[in-house]
Parts: sequence; structure tokens; C-alpha cells
Amino acid sequence: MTAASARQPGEDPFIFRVENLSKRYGPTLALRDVSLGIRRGTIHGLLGENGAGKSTLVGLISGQRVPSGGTIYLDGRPIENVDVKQMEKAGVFLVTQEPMIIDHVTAAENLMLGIWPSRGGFVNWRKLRADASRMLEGTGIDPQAMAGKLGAVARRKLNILRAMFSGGKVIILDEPTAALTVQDRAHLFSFMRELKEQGVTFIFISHYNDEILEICDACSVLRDGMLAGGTEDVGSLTSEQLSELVLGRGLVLFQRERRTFAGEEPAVRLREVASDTVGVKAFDLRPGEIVGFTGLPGAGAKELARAIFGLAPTRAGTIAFGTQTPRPLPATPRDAFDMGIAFLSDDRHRDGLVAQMSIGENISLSSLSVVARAGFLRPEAEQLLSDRYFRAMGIKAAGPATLVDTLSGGNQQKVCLGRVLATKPRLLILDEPTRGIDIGVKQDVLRIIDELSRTGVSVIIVSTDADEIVRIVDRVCVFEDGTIREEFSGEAISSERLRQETKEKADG
Ligand SMILES: Nc1ncnc2c1ncn2[C@@H]1O[C@H](COP(=O)(O)OP(=O)(O)OP(=O)(O)O)[C@@H](O)[C@H]1O
Repeated sequence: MTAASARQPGEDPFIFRVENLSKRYGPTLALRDVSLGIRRGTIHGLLGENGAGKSTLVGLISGQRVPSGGTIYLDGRPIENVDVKQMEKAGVFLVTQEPMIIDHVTAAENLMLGIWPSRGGFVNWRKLRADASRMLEGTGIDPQAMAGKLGAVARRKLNILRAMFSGGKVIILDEPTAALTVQDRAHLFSFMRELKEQGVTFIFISHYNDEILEICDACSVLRDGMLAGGTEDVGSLTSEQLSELVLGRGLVLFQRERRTFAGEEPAVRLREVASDTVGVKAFDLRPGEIVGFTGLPGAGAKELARAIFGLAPTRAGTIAFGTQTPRPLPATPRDAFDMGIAFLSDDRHRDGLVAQMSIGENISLSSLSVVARAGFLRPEAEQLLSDRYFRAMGIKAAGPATLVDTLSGGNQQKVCLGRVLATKPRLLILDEPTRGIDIGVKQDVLRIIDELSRTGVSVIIVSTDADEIVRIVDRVCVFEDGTIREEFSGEAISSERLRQETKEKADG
């Protein structure tokens, strides 16, 4: 710290400043000599490829991690040796993607959670509860609603509100829009703008240029742990310029050459699928066809995909591959896997990445039939498989032997994807496959899915990302009330149309 850098509170236009900040994890220098400022009362975007150091940076300024070098100033004063509790007391809150919400208490009580321990026995509960209810007025959240019953946006709002209720003046949002619909995202943004008017500062991490351009006043871009650039005026940048800053090169968007399958025999036939949430009479997929499932949350897209993989109970329904006789839908994921179906969950934690195992072991975990013969593991086969997918997925780590829990979030997602691709399925179901993946790797992932389909694998992609659907699918199914309301293919597929389809339903 240099004495000249410290300023009186209020003097500094930056609520946060970091100077020559570094963070080392063993041999990895995750952040090196980063200096930047976050202006008070602004929304400051933080961008960068997977593993660029975004989570590390916000981990340092929120007190979760200790810097290896450099200084952090809050309100002009250097902060040292602080932990999360102290930073929260100072008004700095990190809101992660996993909402820290207690399902079996009310929304209002959730707001009070951070306050319980700190005020010990002297809490005026009645007043606190009234204050919490007042804070929820106009947010569309019923203070008395059980938190477990709230939708995705309400839960994210509740997280932000809790930070506010506990005196938050800087709120850090780590990819808050993942898997939100266009409407949900718009609501979240207008809520952030309102809070900004009230003087709250936001740090906003996102992989989506359009979000940064829409909501942020300023932004900083990290590349390989260093500050690659940034601006105090986001309006002066184009999306292409942002991509170049992030990647250090121009971005070439992937676009699949859409295929038509007129007259081809189906590779997969689903019939009379019925459950509490879906009712689909018939759905066919051709060999090598990629179909997008979309719709509002709960409309049936995700629900049908999960039913096909034996993850959701069904009352009826059959599946047939090629000319085989129809069989009942798989009752469990194990049955589905044995039939040649692979599934990528939208939640890598539930998807069972084994944190203490290496990248390579995690990739080959589901492909035991490929790497084992007559019950014996073949290390060379495992090595080949893991090397191949490690390279194909562009995983940022020293090598396949690196432990999974030292990877950045986006790189863990790539391991999950590599693992399902390595199983060489007949039918591949991907739920939000590029969530958390940066714009550069997203193109690689789409290319890999495209190549896989050309070997004859049929693919279903469940996605709320209209641009992703447009660039990879041959056909789109729009779900509503548990059924396929509409299908379109070829030239009819456009992001405008997809947004329109889901918007009409939401408005209607
Ligand atoms: N606990 C850890 N141990 C070792 N290395 C780590 C640890 N946490 C992060 N790293 C490494 O530090 C670098 C930066 O990771 P970080 O999570 O900050 O990236 P990020 O920009 O947030 O990426 P993403 O977009 O994928 O979330 C990566 O190379 C990562 O592998």
C-alpha cells in the first residue's frame, strides 16, 4: 500500500479500488497486478473467458479469499485481513449463482437471516418482520410466501434484497441471469436499475455481451489473470469490440448448416408420453438431427427431456430406436444409459462431478464400457479418451491430471460436457449445454455437437438461449402446457421468432 493512495472516505469517486492485486493458487497465478476502480452508484460489468480470474477477483474484494499481493481500497481506505463477515458488515455482498435461500421459511424471514446472529437477543422481531415485509412491497414477492415455492427470478431477487436489507451498498452478482427467460431477465434488470437509483453499486459478471451493453455503465475485462481493458462508458463499445477484448482476437460465430430430413426414417420414436407435467402423443427424431426444446419454465421442454432419461416419473410412454420394437420409457438414468441415451444436466453439482478426482477420471467415469474390457480398466484407453476430450473441450488447466475442484466454473461445465460426449450415445440430451461457458468456447462446443450429429447421433438441446438454438438446431419445438405447441425448421428459425413465441405466452 502506498500512503498517497489512501484517501478520506467520500473523497474517492470509486467505492472500490484495487491496486496491483495478485492471487496465486500454488503454481497458478490466477490474478496478476490488476488495478481498477468501481465508481460509486454504477453497474460495473466484469467479463473474461473461463478461468480469466473473475471469480477470484470478486472473491478477494468480498473477503472470501486473501490476496497474494496488492491493495484493495473500500471508500478510499485500504482493507487488509478481512473476512466475509467483516466485508458484509462494511456493506459488500457477493450473491452467487446458488441462491442462499431457506426454502421452509417465508420470503420475509429469508430477508432477516443475515441479521439474526449479529443482533443476538436484542432484536425487535415485530419491527424487523414489518421492515422485511415493507422491503418486499412492489417487488412482486409475497412476504408470507414460503421461499421454496418462489420462481427463479423471485429467488434471485430475494438474494439481492437480503443483501440490501442487511445494509448492502455494493452487491456483486456472479452470472445472475443463467437460465432466466428473456422476461425474467428484463425484470431483474429493471429491479437492479431501481436499486442503482437508490445508490447501490453493482459488480455484474456475465458471459453475454448483450447483457453487459444493456445494463452496465462501465466494464472491465480480464484475460489470463490480467486486466485486458475496460471502459467508463460502455455505450461507446460495440459487441464486436467487447468480444475482441475478451478473447484477444475477433469472434467467429458458429452457424450449423441446417439439415432437412424429408422422407428419412426416424432414429428415435416417442409415443404417448404422459406424466404429471407432460402429455406428448408423438415425437420423432431422425439420425443426426438436432432439435431444440424451448418454452417458458414449467411448459414441458425440460420435463420431457428429463422423462426420456428416466429422471422424472411417467405414467405411460414408449421409446423405439430405429426399427426396434417400442419399449417403455426408461425408469431410471441407469436404464436410459444402457439404452444408449446420454444426458447433460443443467446443474453440474447435481450432475456428480467428483471434485477430488482428476479431469481425466471425471471424463472417463461414465464411459467404463469404453475404457474397461471384461471388467478390467485399460489405463491407456482411459488416457486416450480423457486426452481427446480434454483437448477438444479446450479445458483450461495444466493437463487431464488436474483435480476438478481447482477449475473455474466454466471449465467444470466443459468437463461435464466432455464426459457425456465421451459415452458415444445414440441419443444425446443436453440441458443448457453452454451455460457458464465463455463466448469463445461456446463456439467450440456448438461445433463439437454439430460434428457429433454428423456421425449419426440424434440430439435434443433444451435451452432458454435463443441465439444458441438458432445457431445449432435443425428444428425447434416450442412447449406449452406440457405439450409441443408448435414446431418450425429451416429458414423459419430466428431469434426474433423464438423470443416472440415465448413472450406471447408470457404476456398472454
Ligand atoms: N482453489 C483453487 N485452486 C487452484 N486453482 C484455482 C482455484 N480456484 C481457481 N483456480 C484457478 O484460477 C484461475 C482463475 O479462476 P476463476 O474461477 O477466477 O476464473 P473465472 O474467470 O471466474 O472463470 P469462469 O468464467 O469459468 O467462472 C483458473 O485457472 C482456475 O483454475
